[in-house]
Amino acid sequence: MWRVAITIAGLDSGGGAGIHADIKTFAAMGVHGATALTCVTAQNTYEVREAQCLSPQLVRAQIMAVWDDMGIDAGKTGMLGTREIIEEVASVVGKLGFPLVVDPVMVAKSGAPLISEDAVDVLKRRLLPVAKVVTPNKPEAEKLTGMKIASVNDAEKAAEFIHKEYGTEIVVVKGGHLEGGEAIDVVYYRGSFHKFSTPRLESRATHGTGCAFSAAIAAGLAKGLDPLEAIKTAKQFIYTAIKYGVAKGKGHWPVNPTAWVEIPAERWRAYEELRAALEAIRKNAALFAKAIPEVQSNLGYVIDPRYAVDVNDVVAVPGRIVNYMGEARPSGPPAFGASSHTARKILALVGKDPNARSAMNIKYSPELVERARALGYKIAVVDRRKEPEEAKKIEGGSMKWVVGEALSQTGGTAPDIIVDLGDWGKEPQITVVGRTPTEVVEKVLRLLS
Ligand SMILES: Cc1ncc(COP(=O)(O)OP(=O)(O)O)c(N)n1
Ligand SMILES: Cc1ncsc1CCOP(=O)(O)O
Repeated sequence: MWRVAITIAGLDSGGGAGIHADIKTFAAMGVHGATALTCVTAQNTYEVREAQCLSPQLVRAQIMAVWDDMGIDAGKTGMLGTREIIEEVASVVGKLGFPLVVDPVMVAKSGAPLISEDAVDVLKRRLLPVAKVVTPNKPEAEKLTGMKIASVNDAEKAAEFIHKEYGTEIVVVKGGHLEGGEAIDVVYYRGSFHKFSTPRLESRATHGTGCAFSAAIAAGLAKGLDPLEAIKTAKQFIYTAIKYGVAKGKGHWPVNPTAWVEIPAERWRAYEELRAALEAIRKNAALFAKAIPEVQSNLGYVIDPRYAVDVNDVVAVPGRIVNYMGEARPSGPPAFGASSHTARKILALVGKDPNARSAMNIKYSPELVERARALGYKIAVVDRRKEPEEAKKIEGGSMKWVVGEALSQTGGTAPDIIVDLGDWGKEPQITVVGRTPTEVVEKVLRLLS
């Protein structure tokens, strides 16, 4: 069943925070996202240039238009701008009664105020009592309580104070601004404290974290999750959104809420692509058998380079592709992390040319190189005997050196084949490179035909 979550928040023209972050989060969490826009900001990753708020009546009208049509399963507030808007939102939410998550946004990361000074008191006295959850960070919790927060213990005291003083059922004091290797969020709920923690990320992509986190809790509540379950999931969600942030802008980069669904989708796509390419090898098994070297072959494919971190993001064949009685055979179905050599080569390639996402090693022969030349393939020839000792000593250094050498011969973009002439104890090989495993298999087929 479709659930509806509404964001009552401002617009960030840079798309990193505000309603953009919220709607991306709702979509990633599988709920239908609706909006009641409060203010428009001319903003980017490093400053807020201008801001203008709508009338409280128009904010109410947006909420009512959604309510009268689809109903609202949960909501969240972000930038509310003025005391009049806060009063109107408190009044309408109080009447409709849907669970509301309040992100008590006061100041943008860039330092600009997002709420007028006289509105903070209205937020405390009018909005917090009708909210189910409030999600202050350290400076916001200090402003709401007048306390100094320097530890998890202080955060607990602040959370309990906010609940007792303003009546919000659940208080989440976020640990992002506290010190320590773990980012610990403290939750006060029904007289008990709960802690949710993730490793602290040293990331530049933090613009919109508060927005996406509160939206993720609202999405969980809209889906009917237990509040603690909704908060725990939101914590994992925001960890992923920060880790795979949008590397764009001169200031704090935007968080990436869609990483939550894009990464699993990418892994599935890569797996399916590889499976199809292995099918093509099976169909031409006798031909491919001629190209299997002593060390055997592997065919790998890395997920979208924006999301690739290590060999576990490269799908390949466990046990490699072998020559079994004159037929090329993948030893088993593809798996992530199944390759070491090919995976490291692909990671080195994609680090220099984002299109070079797939590769397969085949047997070296001068005839195959000649054939590649006749086909007009872009060829790089690497002599491993010239590899400096330092490169050999570094983990993954050899692959980087081979790839660097190869791409220096082809103007920075990947060649169709890298001819590795081998070294003592290292069999010469040809690595066929392409955008997809299907393209690689087609290139090998043309070479062998
Ligand atoms: C329109 C708008 N709404 C909210 C914010 C706050 O975002 P940010 O500065 O990234 O702070 P957190 O949401 O991460 O706490 C904004 N800048 N603009
Ligand atoms: C190219 C190469 N070099 C040594 S083994 C091998 C074949 C593929 O290895 P992996 O299965 O680790 O990708």
